[in-house]
Amino acid sequence: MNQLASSATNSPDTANGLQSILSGNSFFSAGIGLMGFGAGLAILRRGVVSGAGLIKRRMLVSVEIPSKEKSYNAFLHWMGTVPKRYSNQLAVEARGSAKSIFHPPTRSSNQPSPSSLFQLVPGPGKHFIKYKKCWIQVERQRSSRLQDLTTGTPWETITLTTLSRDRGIFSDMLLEAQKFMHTAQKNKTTIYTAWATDWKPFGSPRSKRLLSSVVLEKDVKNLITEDVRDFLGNYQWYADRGIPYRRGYLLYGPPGSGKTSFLYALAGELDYDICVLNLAERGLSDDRLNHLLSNVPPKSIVLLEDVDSAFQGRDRSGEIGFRANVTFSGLLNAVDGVTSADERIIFMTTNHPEILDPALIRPGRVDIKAYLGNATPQQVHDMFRRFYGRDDPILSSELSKIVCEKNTSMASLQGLFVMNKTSPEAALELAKELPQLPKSTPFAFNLQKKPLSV
Ligand SMILES: Nc1ncnc2c1ncn2[C@@H]1O[C@H](COP(=O)(O)OP(=O)(O)OP(=O)(O)O)[C@@H](O)[C@H]1O
Repeated sequence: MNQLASSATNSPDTANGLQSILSGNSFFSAGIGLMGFGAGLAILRRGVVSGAGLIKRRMLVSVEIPSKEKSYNAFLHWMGTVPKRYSNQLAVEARGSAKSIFHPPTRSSNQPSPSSLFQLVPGPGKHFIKYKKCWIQVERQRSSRLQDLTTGTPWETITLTTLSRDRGIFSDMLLEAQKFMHTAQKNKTTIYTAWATDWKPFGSPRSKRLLSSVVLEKDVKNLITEDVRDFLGNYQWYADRGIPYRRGYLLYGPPGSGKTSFLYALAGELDYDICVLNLAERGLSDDRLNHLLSNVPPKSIVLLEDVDSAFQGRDRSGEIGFRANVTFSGLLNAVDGVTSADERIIFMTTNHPEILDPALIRPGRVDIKAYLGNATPQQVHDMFRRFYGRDDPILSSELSKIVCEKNTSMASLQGLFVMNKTSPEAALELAKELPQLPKSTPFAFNLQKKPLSV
């Protein structure tokens, strides 16, 4: 190639000849023209693209909401309710999924209508919504490669884009989505369980349980409820005195005495959710435990159920701790150590208070210990009235005599009434066949006898 080019430029006759050939060749000049036109287009296109990019950067603003954000679900469902929404990709969310938390199936209809089984939410792709006179592009993207290991669902991102001047609209939208979620969950209690180092809702939020539906000895229920209310109302008091803003409770007693039911009802009463943590869960390490207890969702109570089971039947191997993944010192530190988070309520339950290490239930970790025992005459009368809607002093007295002598649990008493919904007389007859259980009494923490001890 170089050789040809150098010889052609050595003599003037050759150059003129070349020029006459080229100018006379229409194909060649058309080709040159096309090349010039193409180059011009390419330059123009590049100019338009970079110009558009500049305009986009200057005039448009975007915000991303990844699916691991707690507000992701709320926003997705709230978007489904925005009247001015233009989508042609919709996704169906099955009611049972943790996401469909806004329209629970209608209980009244025997055959729930299709809409009560599924929820239509904007699917992956681009959507446009008009909110407070602003147009927003909403793009829901689903990762084809990355998955949420805890749920197996692909990671997703919602990107909101609008004009720069309307950037304030994003916070309004997210605030409204949060309110929407809160309203939808108003009469619900969300149960969170631990997923890796995060808390995830377990199923759909459940209907609240009325505190009055858990029949306890008056002083126990009132004292704990008032103590929790007092704690929640005195954040500043703790802060002014530099006291860690944490409160711990231990509910103990025989199986079926209402420990879990009471906590569930109390959470509903306070409009709180519950984070359930099983200390015996395989794979639970000190770090994970500490992270979980330091990152409890707002307005949630932590429940450490059967706290004795975590260390039951395992000998303590010195400071290395128990053979479980969670060491004892790791538990103590997570509950009330220097790295332990503030603003947290922990309830522990156990059927075996006698095997709990005193260090775990000392004040500061457990501030109130409450005994929930087997049925007492008062509880039998109260539960009788709740189930049969009336008082019958004679019948309930005879029933409580039998039930209390047999040390029957409240769970069994409930079962007795459920099996004899319309006939307390039949319940009385059936009560005679209840098994005789061992007597249960409050445990003498620090040698104190009363059911509540601090
Ligand atoms: N005091 C109570 N008042 C009303 N219902 C009760 C009471 N105690 C138990 N029940 C009923 O018995 C069942 C079991 O109650 P719950 O799970 O709260 O007992 P528990 O003390 O947590 O038992 P466990 O120690 O075995 O976990 C529930 O259906 C609950 O409604």
